[in-house]
Amino acid sequence: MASQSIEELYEYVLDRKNNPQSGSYTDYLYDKGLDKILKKVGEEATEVIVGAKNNRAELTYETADLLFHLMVLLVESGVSLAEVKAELGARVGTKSRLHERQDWRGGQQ
Ligand SMILES: N=c1c2ncn([C@@H]3O[C@H](COP(=O)(O)OP(=O)(O)OP(=O)(O)O)[C@@H](O)[C@H]3O)c2ncn1[C@@H]1O[C@H](COP(=O)(O)O)[C@@H](O)[C@H]1O
Repeated sequence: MASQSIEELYEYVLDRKNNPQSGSYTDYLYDKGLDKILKKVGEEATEVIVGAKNNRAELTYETADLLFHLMVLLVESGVSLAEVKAELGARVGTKSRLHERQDWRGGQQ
């Protein structure tokens, strides 16, 4: 079964920005602009939540949709995947800040 890494997806979406193709859904999003992309990210995030409540297949499908639209948002906003990975990397091994949360009650609400 074919698979695609997040890096490959980002590069694909970035290439669409730099080399527009007629009939491309990705370019349709860029043409519509940031507000349309943000609307799609919001919709897809909601669909992930609904999918997660339904079944694994729906969660998987909707997560792929959300990741795709997130990559489009990053490219449109000029944020590289390397920057996101650096942010994640900066958190590795850092002490959990759970105890700083106001609403933390030791696992109870
Ligand atoms: N991974 C994706 C991908 N995931 C989701 N989608 C599209 O995201 C859309 C989500 O569906 P929706 O029903 O929510 O949206 P819609 O009704 O089609 O669009 P709207 O009118 O709501 O804007 C679908 O049209 C999907 O095709 C994707 N479109 C493209 N890719 C990748 O990007 C590549 C380039 O695609 P094009 O830009 O279309 O050539 C593809 O080969 C894929 O690898």
